[in-house]
Amino acid sequence: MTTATMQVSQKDFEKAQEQLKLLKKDPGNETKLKLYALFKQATEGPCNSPKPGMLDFVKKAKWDAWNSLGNLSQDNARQKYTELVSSLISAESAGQTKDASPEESRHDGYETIIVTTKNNITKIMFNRPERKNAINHQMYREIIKALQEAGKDDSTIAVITGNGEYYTSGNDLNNFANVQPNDMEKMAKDGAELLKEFVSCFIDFPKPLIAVVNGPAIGISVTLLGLCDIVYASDRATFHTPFSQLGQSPEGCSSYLFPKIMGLAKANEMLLFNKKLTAAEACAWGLVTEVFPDGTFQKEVWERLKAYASLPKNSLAVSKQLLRSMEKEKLHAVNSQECEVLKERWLSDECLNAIVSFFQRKSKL
Ligand SMILES: CCCCCC/C=C/C(=O)SCCNC(=O)CCNC(=O)[C@H](O)C(C)(C)COP(=O)(O)OP(=O)(O)OC[C@H]1O[C@@H](n2cnc3c(N)ncnc32)[C@H](O)[C@@H]1OP(=O)(O)O
Repeated sequence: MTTATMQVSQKDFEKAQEQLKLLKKDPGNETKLKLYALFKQATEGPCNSPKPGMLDFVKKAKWDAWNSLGNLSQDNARQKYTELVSSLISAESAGQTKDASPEESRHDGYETIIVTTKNNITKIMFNRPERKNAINHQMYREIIKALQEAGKDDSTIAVITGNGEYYTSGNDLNNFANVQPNDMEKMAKDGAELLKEFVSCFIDFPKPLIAVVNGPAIGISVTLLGLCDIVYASDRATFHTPFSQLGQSPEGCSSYLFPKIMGLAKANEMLLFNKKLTAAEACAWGLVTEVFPDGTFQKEVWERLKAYASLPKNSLAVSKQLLRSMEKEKLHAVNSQECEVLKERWLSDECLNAIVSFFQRKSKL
């Protein structure tokens, strides 16, 4: 291409300015700055105004963008401006011919959970509805893997939810079944290690993590809510931490976070005395962010999350990490201590009797 054919006339340049006004979608701040700089360079030449003060962010960003063009000629600036507008117009019309809503992509390699990504949201869904989504060892491991992947993928936020009637009935009590007396200590040691790794993934999760509590939640699924950034609940959900009833003790950092969230007196009712909360109570006590009628729960929540997930991803991630960083060390220490105590609990007669009772159909929550 010769220089002559590359040259853009004043008329083309003016036409590009008109076309820009017709763009339906905001092209984003970075592109707007580029357009501003090219326009100034094309119409006034190299940057000739004094540098604005550091705290005048908008003026400074504009000045920096214009100044960064150095001695680019006015012809070249007109050319680049016109090309940029034309690429924005083409991208927008290509986008309009495609389906406006992106497809949900399903992640491979999971059996006990369903992991999907759509609209910048990675959703991790407990998927053993016939067992009330009880969390067996395989599910703990799959959730660890899914969280590790979601932490690194392109999504802006991650969501945990349940498939079917329950959010989850908590730890699968079969995790304690069929263990020979000689293997009890190993079962407790391995269980504590797995639990510690599992809870650590929630402590360290680098982006906003949202719980969408679609139905009753029991045990570890309730304690983990304290490590989520937002908790939305259906008005059908209940929140139950029956640790003393099961001869066990609190986990998921709840021994530290619940008193902070709801005050010691309320936390004691839940964590010591097995008080089951309704969704409205959990919201009043600060464990739940907002409660929705079950009939419109999914629609309202996913609409809201879609809007949240279109916010600037990096800003959300650094802000979440900032909020968490103040407590991270403490939370890991609490997690370790809770797992040590549970390791002993799982070997106690109180715990074993409770589990035997459940399997003999003598007790249900
Ligand atoms: C690595 C280890 C880490 C451990 C971390 C510590 C975690 C602690 C906790 O999470 S404590 C909480 C443990 N959960 C429970 O104690 C709940 C036990 N389940 C129940 O009480 C009831 O099943 C129910 C109230 C959740 C639901 O009752 P109902 O509506 O009557 O349904 P079913 O009982 O008939 O349930 C259908 C089917 O699912 C089995 N099931 C449900 N939840 C669990 C569970 N948590 N563990 C094992 N199995 C569960 C239930 O037995 C039924 O099976 P069946 O059809 O009878 O074979």
